[in-house]
Amino acid sequence: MANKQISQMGLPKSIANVFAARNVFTAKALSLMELRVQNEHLAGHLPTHMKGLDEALCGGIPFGVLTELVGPAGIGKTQFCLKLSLLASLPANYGGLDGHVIYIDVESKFSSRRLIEIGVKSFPEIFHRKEMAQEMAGRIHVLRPASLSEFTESLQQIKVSLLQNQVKLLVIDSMAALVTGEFEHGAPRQKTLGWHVSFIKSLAEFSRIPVVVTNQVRSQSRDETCHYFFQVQSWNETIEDRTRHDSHLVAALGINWAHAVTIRLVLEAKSGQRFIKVAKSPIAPPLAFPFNITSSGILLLSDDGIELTGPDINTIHCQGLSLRFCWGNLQKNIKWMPKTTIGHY
Ligand SMILES: Nc1ncnc2c1ncn2[C@@H]1O[C@H](COP(=O)(O)OP(=O)(O)OP(=O)(O)O)[C@@H](O)[C@H]1O
Repeated sequence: MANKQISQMGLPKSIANVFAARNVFTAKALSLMELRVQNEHLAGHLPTHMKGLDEALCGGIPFGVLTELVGPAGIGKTQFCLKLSLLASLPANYGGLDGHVIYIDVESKFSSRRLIEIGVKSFPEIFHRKEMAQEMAGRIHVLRPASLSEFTESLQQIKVSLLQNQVKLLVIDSMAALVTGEFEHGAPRQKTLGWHVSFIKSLAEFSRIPVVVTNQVRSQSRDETCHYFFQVQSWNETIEDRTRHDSHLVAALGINWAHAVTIRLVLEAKSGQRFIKVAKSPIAPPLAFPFNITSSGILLLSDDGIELTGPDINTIHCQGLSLRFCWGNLQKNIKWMPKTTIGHY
């Protein structure tokens, strides 16, 4: 029964296509995939200290896989990364990982002053002592590669440091900025990044730490037939000015990258309100959380996620890349497909 074909299980075609896209064709392969997903999530998490989001992600940013933060300029991706860096470096009794962080700061956006501000406001008991604040900040190692080749070199060096330095988090802010300017057209850019995508994924897997990568959005090119982002309908004033002409944005970096990412959180603004959307996850339903950025850093305005409904999901057009759509539906369908049934095949 283990070799029973997925295509013979009577699943809706859209669900069967999700499995096919992952080379899962038999019941046995499906069970193995389930096991792998469970193991990934047993390996540990870095809590974001945003309760609703942590609950949706079953504990926070998972170890051993890539988590992507996607969104337009100024939405708060770097602020999110700063908060995660702080949390990874905090002592364990404050909910941190008590570790070091490697922060690849491609656009020189990292600010230790801002990091300490977030720390002082969120954890005054630790950060009111200057030496503690310095120690925390000193655990975050910032690298600033000036080109794609420098970035390649940094990645190779990181592999060694990951084993030596008790590194508990790797941040790359931003991946898209590395290739912007070096390659103008999507095709060479995606091809060139193929090696980096696999390498970063393998870094996450072998070191079993969370790897967080930011990605920007770009205008959809005319000849593009395949995209996986959402339509931007309205923006708050600050962001509106920058994106007025980009009514239809897609996440940069292309298909290889999209498939390599396990968790995708989309940060966007609608009607003046910022939201974090769980856009891709093997376990979390498609939820959106309103958030704000204050002197204490990024904070959820509500821990109750808003369930994403039809129109949002319908804007995802390409079957092979429509992961949020497919996983959302997959979860709904797994509910009516008894687990024991999967086991019996
Ligand atoms: N001290 C602060 N207090 C309140 N809000 C702040 C503070 N510092 C930054 N912000 C908010 O963070 C926003 C910038 O966020 P961030 O730099 O994370 O954007 P981003 O998504 O990384 O953009 P880019 O793609 O350009 O790097 C500002 O627009 C502001 O709203």
